[in-house]
Amino acid sequence: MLQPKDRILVALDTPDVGAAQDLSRALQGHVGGVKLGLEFFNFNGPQGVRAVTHGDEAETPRGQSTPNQPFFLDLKFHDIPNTVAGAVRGVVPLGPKIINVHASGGPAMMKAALDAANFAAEPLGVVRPMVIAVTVLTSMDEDDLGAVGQQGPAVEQVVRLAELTQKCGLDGVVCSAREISAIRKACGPDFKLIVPGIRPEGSDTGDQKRTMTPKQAVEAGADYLVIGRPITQAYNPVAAAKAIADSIG
Ligand SMILES: O=C(O)c1cc(=O)[nH]c(=O)n1[C@@H]1O[C@H](COP(=O)(O)O)[C@@H](O)[C@H]1O
Repeated sequence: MLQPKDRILVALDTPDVGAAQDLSRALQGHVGGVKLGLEFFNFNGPQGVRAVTHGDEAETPRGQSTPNQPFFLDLKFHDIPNTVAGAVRGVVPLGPKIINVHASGGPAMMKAALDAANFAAEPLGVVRPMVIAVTVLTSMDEDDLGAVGQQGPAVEQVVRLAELTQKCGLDGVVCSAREISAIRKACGPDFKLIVPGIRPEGSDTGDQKRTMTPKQAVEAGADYLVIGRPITQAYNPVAAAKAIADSIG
């Protein structure tokens, strides 16, 4: 059973390696890990990821050390299967706990990502990262889905993509807290649900549209909460993380 704080993954959405390192160090032990995504990776690349997650071992050659901060490498791969497989092989030696693709890339692409993760992890003697798929971005509501040709309630599309993801053998999905109970019904208790769009009571929603509080998300059955700005933009990020952990405890 995870402790409440272990369910929190803090999104370090910044171009600044130093700022990400400082936050990661300050939050160590207070949360379950950090998330490095497209903004951080496109500014700083794999070396930046190592600098944040491996601390002083930033210069360690590829694949030769385990991270001292568990991390979700959120690069949301979405391309043809061969290209996604190559991209996955490239990031597994960094030692992420979780990596992701877009479920809408389809079954062949998702299976290629999973195979590539197994293939890359085996010679390194490491546990392969959890491979999960993004269903419908939490920044989209039904109007946004309609604009890209998806009619009907978001939950229907999310559950359809979650079922497809599970059929492809992946470990779980990214979804909003609003879809958790429907996915649990369709995919069972062991399928991992990683949930962004988390907003403590009274905090700014910003660009997120399908939101819930940390407590609501955990009560609904989330495994991990991905939380960025409510922690990183707080006056005291560690205090904000602790308050969130207390609220779900
Ligand atoms: O894959 C993700 O992590 C993700 C998927 C999704 O549907 N929505 C979503 O917000 N995210 C990520 O979760 C984080 C949420 O950050 P905040 O909105 O600042 O809490 C960002 O880093 C997003 O890239």
